[in-house]
Parts: sequence; C-alpha cells; structure tokens
Amino acid sequence: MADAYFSLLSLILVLPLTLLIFLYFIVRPRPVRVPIKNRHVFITGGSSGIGLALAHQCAQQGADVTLLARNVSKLEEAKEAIKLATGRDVRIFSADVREYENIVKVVEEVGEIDVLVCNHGVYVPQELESQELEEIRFMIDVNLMGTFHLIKAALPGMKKNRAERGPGSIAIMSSQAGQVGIYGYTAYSASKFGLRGMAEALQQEIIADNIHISLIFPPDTETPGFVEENKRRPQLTSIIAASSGAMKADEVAKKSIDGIKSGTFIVPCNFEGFLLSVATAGLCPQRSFLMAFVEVVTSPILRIAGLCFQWNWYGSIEKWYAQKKQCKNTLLQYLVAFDGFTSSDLAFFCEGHVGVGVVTRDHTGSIVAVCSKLVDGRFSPEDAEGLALREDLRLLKTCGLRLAATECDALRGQKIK
Ligand SMILES: NC(=O)C1=CN([C@@H]2O[C@H](COP(=O)(O)OP(=O)(O)OC[C@H]3O[C@@H](n4cnc5c(N)ncnc54)[C@H](OP(=O)(O)O)[C@@H]3O)[C@@H](O)[C@H]2O)C=CC1
Ligand SMILES: CCCCCCCCCCCCCCCC(=O)[C@@H](N)CO
Repeated sequence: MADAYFSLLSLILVLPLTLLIFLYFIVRPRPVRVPIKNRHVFITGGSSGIGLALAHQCAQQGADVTLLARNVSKLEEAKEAIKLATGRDVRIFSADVREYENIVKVVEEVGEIDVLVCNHGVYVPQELESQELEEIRFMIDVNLMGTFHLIKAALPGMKKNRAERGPGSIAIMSSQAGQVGIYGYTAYSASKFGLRGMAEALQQEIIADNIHISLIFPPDTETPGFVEENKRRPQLTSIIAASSGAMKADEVAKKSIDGIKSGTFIVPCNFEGFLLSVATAGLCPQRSFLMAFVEVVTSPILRIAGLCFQWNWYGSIEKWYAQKKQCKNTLLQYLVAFDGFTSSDLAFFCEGHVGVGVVTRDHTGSIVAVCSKLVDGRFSPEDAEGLALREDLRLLKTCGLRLAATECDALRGQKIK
C-alpha cells in the first residue's frame, strides 16, 4: 500500500520536478532581454499593415525607428502618421529588398542597427498548377531572398561593438503557413518555411555575437495586403486558414515586440498559434524551461490534435472536390420574353463559382444588353437556379432596359436546358 502510494507520489511530483530541473539547466540559448528603448529598430515593409503597426509601437516605446519599403508616398504617409501619434521622427528609405546593392547602400547610410525586423512580404495564393512561374518566383524572391539580402547586408554592422551596445535582435516575419503547409500556399509556404531553416542555422552562427533571432508566426491578419489577397484567395485556402482566428495588425505587432524583447525564438500570436508552435517545435532552440516543459509533456496530445486538424482539412478538400465534380459547368438557361425583347437568363456553375447573367436581344436577334456577374460562395446547381431567378429582375434593371423589364412584371421563366 505504502509502496503504491509512494510510486504514485513520485509519478505526480518527483518526475515532473526532475524534468523541470533538468530542462532548466539544459535549455539553450540562455534567456536574454533585448531592450528597444533608445535603440535603432529597422523595419522593412514598415509602410503598411503589420510593419506599420510595429513601427508605431516601437516609436511609442522610445525606439529610433527606420522604415524601408518601395512606395515613397506610402512611406511618407507612415512617417507623418507616426510623428502625429508619437511625436517621434522616423527615417524612411525606398528600396526593393530584391535589389541587393540598393539594400547594402541603405544599410550603410542608416548606421548601426540594433533590432532588424524583416517584415516585408508578398502573398499571392493559388494552386501550383495554375499559378504562373513568375508569381512563384516573386514570392520566393521577395520573402526569402529579400530576407537573405537584408540580413547579409546588415549583419557586419550589427556585429560591430555589440559588446558595448548590448544584445541585438533579428526578427523575421514568417506566417502560420510557414509552420504547416496550407492549400493554395505552395509557393508562399515554401518561402516562409525557408525562413525557418535559415533562422535555425543562423542563430547558431550569430549567438556568439549576442544577436538573437525571433521568428514570428501570425495567422490571417487584417492589413491592406490581406484585403488584396482575399480578392483572389481560393475558397479552400480560406476554409483551412479559418482554423486559426484572424487578428488585427496591432495585436500581431504587440506579440512580435514582446517576443523580440524576450529573445523568444518561436513567437506565436494567438492561441491556435501557440498550439501550432508547440506541435511543430521540432529541434528549434528554446530559452524557456517552462515552454520546454510544456513541449515535452504535451507532445503526444498535440500530435493527436494535429492529426485531427488534418482529418478535418482533408475532409473539407474531399467535400469541395466532390461538389465541384458534380456541379462542374452546369448551365441553366431561361427564356424570358417581354415587349419584343427576349431575355435569356443564364446561371452557370463553374470551378466552384456561380455566375448569373442576362443577355437581352431585340426581335431581330441582335444583342442589346448583356449583364452578368460572378457570385462567390459555395452553391449547388439548385442554388444557382434559384439565384438566377432572383437576380434576373435586379440584373435587368441594371441593363438599360429597366422599364421594359419591370413592365413585363412576371418572369415567365422557361427552362430550356
Ligand atoms: N496579413 C496577413 O494575413 C499575414 C501576413 N504575414 C506576413 O506579414 C508580413 C506583412 O504583411 P502585411 O502587413 O499583411 O502586408 P502589406 O501588404 O500590408 O504590407 C507589406 C509591406 O511590405 C512592403 N514590401 C513589399 N514588397 C517589398 C519589396 N520587394 N521590397 C521592399 N518592401 C516591400 C510593402 O511596401 P511597398 O509595396 O511599398 O514596397 C509594405 O510596406 C509579410 O511578410 C506577410 O507575409 C503573415 C501572416 C499573415
Ligand atoms: C496542433 C494544433 C494545431 C492548431 C491549429 C492550426 C491552425 C493552422 C491554420 C493556418 C493558417 C495559416 C494562415 C496564413 C495567413 C497568411 O500568411 C496569409 N494571410 C498571407 O499573409
């Protein structure tokens, strides 16, 4: 009895405690604090979205901020907004991170950098098969090569007098799509996973120089870039990405700065991101023995959670393709006649999109008006049919035939195909 009691006690108390003590001594690199007040923070992509939010908050916290992006007027706007909000002057530079010589020039001009934030990034989601090679190259060049260019240009200056200047930091903006591959992000995920490989190797190379890397992994974030992305993002990409909630740029910036200041290597931004970081810890450096403890203890359960996510994602993909196959290129057509005009009302279902349109011809058969639109969302052919009838009147109104259409008052729809 006493024996059983003792083994239970050891299991519950002694084992975890021993593990904690063990981890306390072995975690590497050792914990560090990287201050940002009165230090030079250089932020790429600082004229928009997450980068701009970062610039605001760094300036608020008393850092000397420099921004780099391509578009000069956006940079100037950012400079003014930050001056207005914080009273601090920021320096701005226009350059493309793809052009190494220009980056070298800028870096020489700005002087010693304490915290280098490689936040610039582009994302054009599409299935690999239909994506142009040029777009794939664009993402790899800006996101991955651009970051190489920056770090390579800045590193010599960052190393200089580091002992007197205190710890330095290189923060790299990845994405949750850089921790797990996501449908529609083949090129983007590759560019963001690439950053992780680079960061893990580079941390070993620069630890002796007291420079510390933070890799930041945001989920979908409300930014101007994200608004653009959403106009063309495949539906499945959005469905899968919705597994992690969306954030505001300010919230991501706050998490990033906290991560930089505590020298954290993997910086998640929301709860799902935290789970994802623990589940994909791999062999990455870990300074916190408590986090290391969480990683060790939760690894089997998080692997199960990860498998459940994959089960769910593959389920969505299967469902989506089954629906697409069933509905591919369904064309429904109605004939609506009024006052000598024939309006043929089309609803088509193609590639997961529903389109509704109206082609109106006069008595000679010449087309006098065409009106159509794509309606996004998940529809079946039946939905398309209903939608076509509902939209018919509305669409006719937008053609020059408003009166005729309303006067014919009934949509005597006749399905001809
Ligand atoms: N928004 C989101 O959902 C998420 C974003 N991320 C990552 O966060 C980072 C910022 O994203 P977000 O704020 O949404 O992006 P935005 O599109 O809003 O801003 C991008 C910034 O990068 C600059 N930039 C783009 N290309 C270059 C280039 N070739 N050279 C120099 N600067 C460039 C842009 O300025 P300009 O065009 O004038 O050069 C702009 O300042 C990116 O790395 C992105 O991958 C990660 C996860 C989610
Ligand atoms: C084991 C537990 C797992 C926990 C949940 C996993 C959820 C993963 C969702 C990934 C979403 C990726 C969004 C990328 C956004 C992005 O980068 C674009 N908007 C372009 O910038």
